[in-house]
Amino acid sequence: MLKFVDVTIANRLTSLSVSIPTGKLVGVVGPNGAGKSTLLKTIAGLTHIEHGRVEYEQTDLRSYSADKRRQLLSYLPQFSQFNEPVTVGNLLQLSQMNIRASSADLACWQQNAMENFELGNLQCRPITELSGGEQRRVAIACMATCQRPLMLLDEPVSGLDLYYQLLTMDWLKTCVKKGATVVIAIHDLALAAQYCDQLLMLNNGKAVAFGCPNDVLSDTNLAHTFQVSVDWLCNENGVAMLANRLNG
Ligand SMILES: Nc1ncnc2c1ncn2[C@@H]1O[C@H](COP(=O)(O)OP(=O)(O)OP(=O)(O)O)[C@@H](O)[C@H]1O
Repeated sequence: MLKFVDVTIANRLTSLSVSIPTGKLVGVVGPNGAGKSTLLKTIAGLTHIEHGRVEYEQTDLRSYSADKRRQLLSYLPQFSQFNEPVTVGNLLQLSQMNIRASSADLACWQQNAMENFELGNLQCRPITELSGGEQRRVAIACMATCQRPLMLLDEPVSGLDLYYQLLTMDWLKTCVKKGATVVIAIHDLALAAQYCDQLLMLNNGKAVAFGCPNDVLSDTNLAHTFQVSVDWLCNENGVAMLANRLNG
């Protein structure tokens, strides 16, 4: 269980209490500035908590050493900036630095990441010469090379084409099936509804709702939090939405 207990960070999160069960894909949704990235950074230990605590399996995450945290979680920031012309193959190798696992596991994860994210034809290319979407795909693949029990991804599918959006969400589902807890910030509410086990809706740094997508994405919550009204289209292939600005 990943538990926020009354967490406050001035102007960013206010008295946030929520319990995220282990082994679920949880989407954090909310308008710009709602606190989604802050929530992920807080779990990753990248923000100073002014009040309250974040517990993982009943232990305050602040008591974790940097190394213990590294073995527990992986974090994909909202934006990745690549300045050095390292090849994609080398970058995947570098991303396993300081990860404790058998060399057989590390080699297997690297191979799987390369295959899962279809990077064969990019393997020898410098990361600096790839398109934005290709770089994003490599950044996610780097996470896949060091499988951690707790995975945090800030808008993982942003900038990806539809095929790779679905591929990434399918891969996250697979990670969850293998036991990982995955928390993602996501703006695409249709993808969130299609893939996530649970959603946390934030607004102005506060929790508006937490639960199954059907309940959280209610007409009332969408109207109050996003000022939109939505018609949902669902079938066995997926979920789509038709949205209108209220008062638009
Ligand atoms: N380093 C910072 N110092 C102070 N305030 C910050 C900092 N980073 C973000 N904020 C503020 O905290 C609030 C939440 O920001 P956050 O980045 O968590 O939002 P978000 O929900 O991820 O937004 P978006 O959808 O635009 O990415 C915003 O009001 C933002 O201006």
